[in-house]
Amino acid sequence: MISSPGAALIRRQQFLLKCLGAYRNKSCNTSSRSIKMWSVMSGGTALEADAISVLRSITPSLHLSRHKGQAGKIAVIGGCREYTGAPYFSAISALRIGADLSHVFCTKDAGPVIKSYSPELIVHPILEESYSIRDEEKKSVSAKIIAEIDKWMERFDCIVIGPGLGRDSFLLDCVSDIMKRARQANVPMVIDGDGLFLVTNDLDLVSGYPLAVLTPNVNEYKRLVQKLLSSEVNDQDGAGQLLTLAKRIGATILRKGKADHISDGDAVHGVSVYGSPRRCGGQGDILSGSVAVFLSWARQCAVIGEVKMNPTVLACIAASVVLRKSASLAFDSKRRSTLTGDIIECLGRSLEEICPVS
Ligand SMILES: NC(=O)C1=CN([C@@H]2O[C@H](COP(=O)(O)OP(=O)(O)OC[C@H]3O[C@@H](n4cnc5c(N)ncnc54)[C@H](O)[C@@H]3O)[C@@H](O)[C@H]2O)[C@@H](O)CC1
Ligand SMILES: Nc1ncnc2c1ncn2[C@@H]1O[C@H](COP(=O)(O)OP(=O)(O)OP(=O)(O)O)[C@@H](O)[C@H]1O
Ligand SMILES: [Mg+2]
Repeated sequence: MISSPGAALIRRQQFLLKCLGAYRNKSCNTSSRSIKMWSVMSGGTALEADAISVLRSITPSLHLSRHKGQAGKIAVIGGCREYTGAPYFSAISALRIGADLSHVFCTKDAGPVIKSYSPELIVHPILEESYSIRDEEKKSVSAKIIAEIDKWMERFDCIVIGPGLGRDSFLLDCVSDIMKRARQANVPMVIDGDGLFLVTNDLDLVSGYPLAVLTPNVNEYKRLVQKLLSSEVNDQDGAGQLLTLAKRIGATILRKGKADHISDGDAVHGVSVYGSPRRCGGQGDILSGSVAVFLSWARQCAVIGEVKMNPTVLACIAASVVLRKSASLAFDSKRRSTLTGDIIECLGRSLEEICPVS
């Protein structure tokens, strides 16, 4: 049973919808009919809204007076021997959305590979996997890694944990410590891929942390539901189950799929803008980097009028809309051969059509 929303929540929802409606008459290249999302309040009332306005309300304008870093400094913790594409996709997407600086903290092996993909990324090959260190070295190596990360932590507006991280136990222990430091420093975290494996087994890392966003795919969501709700995924009441899970964790969840569903435990929002029928790997990585940037922006302007909106929810809505629109643009030209890189190429156009640079 889903509990009734409080009056404050209803006012916040009504305000969001009013504010979204206010943008409808503004000129925009994108038909507002195609950029719809829906929201369900805890009481079950379904409402349709215009996600264009969420994007416009959080995307900062560009001024010559702005300095490097103001549009976002993002870090991705991920990349190991097997996976070098995922952290690259996430970090480069952050830059393509509009962040100023994008860092990657990866293993020593993955470093040169990721650097060679792009000179735009700042790559720190400081992480280690069990195979490369002796047992007696583990404590000192781990302390060195944390000390290095500590030097950077407070500079980041958001960190993405998990793209291509792998499942090595020593590496995951180090990343747990990194997450604890991020939390102490009040740095928002987007948790994806193997970061979700970590969190599913140690919920305390994110439990009750409102600046955490979990972005599970089908399998990752199933594992979260099984572990935390001791049940199977219930698609009959998908919104209710997502709401319960988000409330239980005390963080925001973006459940990826045919439609993306977002909940912070207060309400459930859906984004079903048309995307692409291509399911090539890496699209979730684009999403994680994009959520990170939008979250850094949304935190600066989450008070719209007199109502405080949850920046994590706004960021998820914005990232989902832009990714899906980019996938659609890429598919229009590349069809069956569409790859993740093609979608990344379309991120700028996708956002520009909704929030043109004046
Ligand atoms: N180029 C790269 O380096 C990439 C690396 N990746 C990394 O790969 C690691 C593992 O992530 P995965 O997402 O592959 O692992 P998962 O365990 O989440 O999923 C893999 C399996 O799920 C199946 N699957 C996917 N969608 C499904 C659906 N709707 N219904 C039923 N089965 C479905 C797939 O066929 C595959 O066998 C992570 O570290 C991730 O970040 C991915 O991000 C993809 C790109
Ligand atoms: N069936 C679908 N139809 C349309 N869009 C989808 C579908 N499934 C996923 N998407 C879109 O692709 C995005 C990435 O979701 P996906 O499930 O591929 O993530 P993932 O498995 O984590 O990806 P990755 O390969 O990067 O790990 C979602 O945000 C969603 O917008
Ligand atoms: Mg993924």
